[in-house]
Amino acid sequence: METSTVETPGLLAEALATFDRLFREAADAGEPDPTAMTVATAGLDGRPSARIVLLKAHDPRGFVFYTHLDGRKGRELQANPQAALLFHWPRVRDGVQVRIEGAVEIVSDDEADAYFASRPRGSQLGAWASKQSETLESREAFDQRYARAEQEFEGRDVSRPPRWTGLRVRPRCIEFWYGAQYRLHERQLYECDAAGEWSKRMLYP
Ligand SMILES: Cc1cc2nc3c(=O)[nH]c(=O)nc-3n(C[C@H](O)[C@H](O)[C@H](O)COP(=O)(O)O)c2cc1C
Ligand SMILES: Cc1ncc(COP(=O)(O)O)c(CN)c1O
Repeated sequence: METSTVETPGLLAEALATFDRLFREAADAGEPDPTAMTVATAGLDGRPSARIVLLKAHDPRGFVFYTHLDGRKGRELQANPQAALLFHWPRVRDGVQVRIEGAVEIVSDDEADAYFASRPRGSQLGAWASKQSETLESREAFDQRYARAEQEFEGRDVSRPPRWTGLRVRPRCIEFWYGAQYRLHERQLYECDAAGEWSKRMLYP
């Protein structure tokens, strides 16, 4: 066999443990924000778009970030619920990149409510004020919407805007890239086949 393919149910657990270890190393190495990741999406026109979001939770079910469902990424993900995530931690070892791809689902209302409740009040009001990715005619218009949200919620908790929620990327493949001298990098790919079996192989750099 050309590749060292092994099929073990524990391979996803192994990949997630590797992710956790590198994530901790990134924090210890002083990465400005190890939770910052690029999320790439494409709508039905097939044109990719990418932007940074923050990873707020991860476990065997997947990797969660929060956003507006009516923004560009939200609209693309509703039309085509597939995403790619990308972490780059240059300060870890000789540079580490992690690529994750998978189907996307909306987190439960309870989970989204709990995360929203943990945000600073200003950020909560901002979520009401922002019509993410829509044309903004002036900064004043945004400030006015923010002031209106402040008035509306005066003296009470800010509820979660129903179209602001968490999206979970359920990994179908996870690749760890470790930088090395002379571009002799190491790449470890974990992937799940249609039957749900995980396998692991190396890739040429
Ligand atoms: C470091 C950083 C973190 C960000 N985190 C988030 C986030 O967690 N959620 C979010 O909706 N936008 C976040 N943004 C803003 C997005 O990059 C993007 O501008 C916004 O979500 C609109 O993207 P869209 O038009 O593709 O929907 C972040 C931007 C930066 C630079
Ligand atoms: C628009 C927007 N939404 C959500 C987030 C997620 O992070 P937090 O909940 O920490 O604000 C960010 C972070 N920059 C953001 O810019």
